[in-house]
Amino acid sequence: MKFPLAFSHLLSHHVSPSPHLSPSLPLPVATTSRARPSEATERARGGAPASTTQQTTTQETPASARGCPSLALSVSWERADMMGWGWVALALAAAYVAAKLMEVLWWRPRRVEEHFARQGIRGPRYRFFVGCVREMVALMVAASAKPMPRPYRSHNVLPRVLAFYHHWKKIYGSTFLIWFGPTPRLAVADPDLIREILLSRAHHFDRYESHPMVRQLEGEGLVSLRGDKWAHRRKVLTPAFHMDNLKVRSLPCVFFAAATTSLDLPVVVNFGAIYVDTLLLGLTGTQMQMLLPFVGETVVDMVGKWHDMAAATAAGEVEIDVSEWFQVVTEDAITRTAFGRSYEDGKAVFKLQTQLMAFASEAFRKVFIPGYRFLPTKKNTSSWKLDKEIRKNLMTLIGRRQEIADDAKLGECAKDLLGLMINASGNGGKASPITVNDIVEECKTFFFAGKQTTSNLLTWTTVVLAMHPEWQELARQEVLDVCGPHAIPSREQLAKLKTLGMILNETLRLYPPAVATVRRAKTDVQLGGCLIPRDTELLIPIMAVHHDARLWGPDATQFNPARFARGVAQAAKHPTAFIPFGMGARMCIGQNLALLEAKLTVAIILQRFEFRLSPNYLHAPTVLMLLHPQYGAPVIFRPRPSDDHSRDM
Ligand code: HEM
Repeated sequence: MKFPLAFSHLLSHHVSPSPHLSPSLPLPVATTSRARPSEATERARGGAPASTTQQTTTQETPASARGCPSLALSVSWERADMMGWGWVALALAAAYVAAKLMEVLWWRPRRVEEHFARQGIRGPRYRFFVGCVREMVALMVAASAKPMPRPYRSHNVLPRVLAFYHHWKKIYGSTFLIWFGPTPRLAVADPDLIREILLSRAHHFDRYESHPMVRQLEGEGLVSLRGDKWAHRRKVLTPAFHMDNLKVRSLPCVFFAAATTSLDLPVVVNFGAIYVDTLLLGLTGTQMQMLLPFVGETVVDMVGKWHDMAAATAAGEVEIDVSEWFQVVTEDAITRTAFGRSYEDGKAVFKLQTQLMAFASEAFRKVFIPGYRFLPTKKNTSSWKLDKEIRKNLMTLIGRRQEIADDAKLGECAKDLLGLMINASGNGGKASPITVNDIVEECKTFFFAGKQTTSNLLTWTTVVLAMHPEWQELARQEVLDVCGPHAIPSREQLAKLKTLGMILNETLRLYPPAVATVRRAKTDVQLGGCLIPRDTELLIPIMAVHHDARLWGPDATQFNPARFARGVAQAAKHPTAFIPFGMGARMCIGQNLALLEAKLTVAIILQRFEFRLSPNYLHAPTVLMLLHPQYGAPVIFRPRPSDDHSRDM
């Protein structure tokens, strides 16, 4: 390797040869081009040419020490030569990285694009590095700029909520390819294909790994686990929701409970639909029964406050942002499910968790900088402190639970989520032992999944009933007939509230809290006759399926609970058209709890209030992880004339 003298001089001074460098250099170091300056050096010394770099280096010091300029120069050459190889290696490494990057960021996406195009699947063009994220964000931002037009009778909210899907579907059809950066994502809204992804060929697909910011919010619990760890955890936690007690007699072909033989896992497989009343009839577990009066009391307490607030106004009515208030109810219910008898301690843990989530969701709204969450900024330090405190509280709680291990009350404790996890940590087996860290993460998961989703369902149900007073009145009459004007409805009474069940289903159809879900192909896999390359993500736009006129008829965007009158199986033209809780093995574990809470809460409100939308309400459903009202949900509540004892209940 020849360098101009000046350059080699620079090299020898600025990049000192590392002792670690030589052994890692490739063998051709002693090549002819390298030998020349070494030979010259050796000849000047009257010795034999050095054969290895190591030898050259050891001879270097005495020559330099003698102060001979020609020898010093040759040593400089030697160093420069060695460094030259270093630079070559670096250049090769850089070229390799660049080639790899080009492969990942350009050639592979182009090949995948062509692969799908050959199979008739197209989509917006891939753009270097960003994919089609820029267009996607622009479409979403434009759509969310203005609320839905008044009067609010239509529920054609898909173009606003999933603007990019709506836009590209018109151009490319219901199955098309989009790019999240260099990751291909296939949008699939065909119910037959969805059934393949979530049910019949589910073993070829994984839950995709969420963004680190989202994971911070939702926790590294059941939602994000995979493989054996997920299977074990799901098996451990299922009894808290009493899925095994689910009675499904009244809807043949809609549900069946199957035990997956390989995992010995009780899994409820949904063949397409959920019928609220069927689920509620099945809620025979003690955990759920214990929950009912408790949630009822929380709701009565909440509406009692609304009652007092209304009584204090001249108009005798009060404006409430239901999206905020409903979180109190859902938080209480999930705290009771998770912590049971240790409810008060659990509340303290969840309070800390709320603060932690506030930090995380604030960060989520900002531009994501990889690794930023590890920097000791003020907010990060506060988050770490909160996290530490949560862990400490949970450790204390676990310790106390272990102390009462022999107590008769343990049987009851063991049925809540915490008890189930503590028990499993003792005998979970080597493969998936449950650690304190797992418990902390699982608490995060259940708190997040259990609180926001159900409060969103409650919010949208109240909003649509405020928009459709005729259905509000029908539901109220049913509640009054079945439960009377004051009593907290019992489980048996709730099961008889058919109209309310239909209303909840119709709300879940039009406003599913989880608007989409994503899977990732674990291997190259055939799907509906099309070959999907490994690592392709599959986007299932739940809301788009729910709004599809081909599945639901020309009134697909209208609020018409009557379509569920003969059960879900008859409501749509395809059994997989209704999937608000997902489908298959990874179907929502908390759906019983969610539906129980929703039915109970709405029934109690209907008993006591008439309500309408506030003039301040702007209909603007939008997605930030879940479907929520962009400008809140102010609703005006007027106590019903007969509601004079609501505080006593
Ligand atoms: C209206 C309320 C709710 C809706 C619409 C909803 C929706 C969903 C959906 C669509 C999935 C499946 C996601 C997928 O397949 O990728 C899911 C999973 C899950 N949900 Fe819910 N959910 C609700 C309430 C709850 C509640 C109350 C809890 C907890 C108490 C909960 C806990 C979970 C968990 C842990 C999973 C992951 C299950 C697994 O992967 O094994 N959800 N939910």
